[in-house]
Amino acid sequence: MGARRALQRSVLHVASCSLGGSNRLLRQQQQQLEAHHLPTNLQEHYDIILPSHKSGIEKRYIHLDAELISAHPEIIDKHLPSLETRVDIMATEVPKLAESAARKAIAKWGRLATDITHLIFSTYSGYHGPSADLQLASLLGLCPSVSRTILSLHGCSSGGRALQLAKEIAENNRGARVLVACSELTLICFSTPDESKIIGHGLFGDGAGAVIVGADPSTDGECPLFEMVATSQTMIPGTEHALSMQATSSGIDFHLSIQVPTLIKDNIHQCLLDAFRSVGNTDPNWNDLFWAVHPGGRAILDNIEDKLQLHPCKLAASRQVLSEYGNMSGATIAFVLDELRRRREKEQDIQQQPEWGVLLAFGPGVTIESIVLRNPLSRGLKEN
Ligand SMILES: CC(C)(COP(=O)(O)OP(=O)(O)OC[C@H]1O[C@@H](n2cnc3c(N)ncnc32)[C@H](O)[C@@H]1OP(=O)(O)O)[C@@H](O)C(=O)NCCC(=O)NCCSC(=O)CC(=O)O
Repeated sequence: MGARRALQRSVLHVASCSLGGSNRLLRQQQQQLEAHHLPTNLQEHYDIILPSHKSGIEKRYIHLDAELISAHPEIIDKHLPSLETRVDIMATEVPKLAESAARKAIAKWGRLATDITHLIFSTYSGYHGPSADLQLASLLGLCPSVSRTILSLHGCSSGGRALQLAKEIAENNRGARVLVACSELTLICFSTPDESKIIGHGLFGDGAGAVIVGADPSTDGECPLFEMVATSQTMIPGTEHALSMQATSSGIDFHLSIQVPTLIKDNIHQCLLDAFRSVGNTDPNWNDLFWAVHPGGRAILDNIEDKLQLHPCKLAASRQVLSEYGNMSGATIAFVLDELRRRREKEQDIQQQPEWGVLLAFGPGVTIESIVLRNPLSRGLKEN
């Protein structure tokens, strides 16, 4: 009983996070597509309808290239079935992209891949069994006894959901080290320009992120980056229609309602108050926190900033990730955590770093995942 209580009391540490973006720039892809005289002109279309000064997105990376389209022209022909082709390609590429992120996270963590006890894999892009979690475990050489879970169709909130589950596992299994891997490839839903979908196609990019989560860091070099102190998931009632995905013969079709930024704006304050009340803080000053917000779109970040009266620097990490990679759905939050880590390392004065922070991710439901975070360095200073 004593040991059980000690485990439940332990704080949780995000021990390392990393990324492995796919490496083809959308703009370069566009040139290749044009060179192949394929009936698409994506970048030009985006530049008119969603220019970078409006979207906040300068670059995105996609796996799709002209060679792939030459081999599978059905991908850009809405009148031909292409779901099977896409699912086949994803079966290999989703775990491969996750592998590149996971290898970097494991290297930064500093322990052996075989020390990983649990794996949570999240993707909206994989529809194949044995699923991507099993393949990733094989690619990384994880122990055959690694305990695997795959999450699907949580959309952009899946990174937050996976971290929350990892926290539960780590706190309830002594010595557990949970690898969280999110890998997203837009090829599963890619289509040629279409006015009704242009906002979504202008936002999303490919990428993978990986984080290692454990409780009670060992003394052999583990360096916790963030503590996850409390977690919550909130669904905004009556908003099921706002974000949705559906399998069709020509890939996964998605719908983004124009109301999403407003729905988040109207609900975020209460959601945050509830999250901080759960850790005994009934009157948080939002500008005293550090912020890891899923950059679902520029308007979402603007609305949060406006509603909570945040200083512009507070969402700078989220805006930078949006600018450099676009919205990589569930994988994006690992990039934001990594960017916060990088910014924190540049900050000379640890005393100036906020001790408390918050992670927010949004997905279908509309669901808001929130995690109250703590900076282990600032906490250590206070305790010493
Ligand atoms: C796309 C934007 C950057 C565009 O910003 P702008 O400053 O240009 O101005 P704006 O918002 O007025 O939009 C410009 C034009 O696009 C239209 N428009 C905007 N959002 C739309 C949508 N979802 N569907 C269809 N049309 C849309 C507007 O009506 C307007 O049309 P007109 O010019 O005719 O008046 C922004 O609206 C934005 O960030 N929206 C949030 C995107 C979003 O929902 N992200 C969540 C992704 S999903 C996610 O992260 C979770 C998940 O997947 O689960």
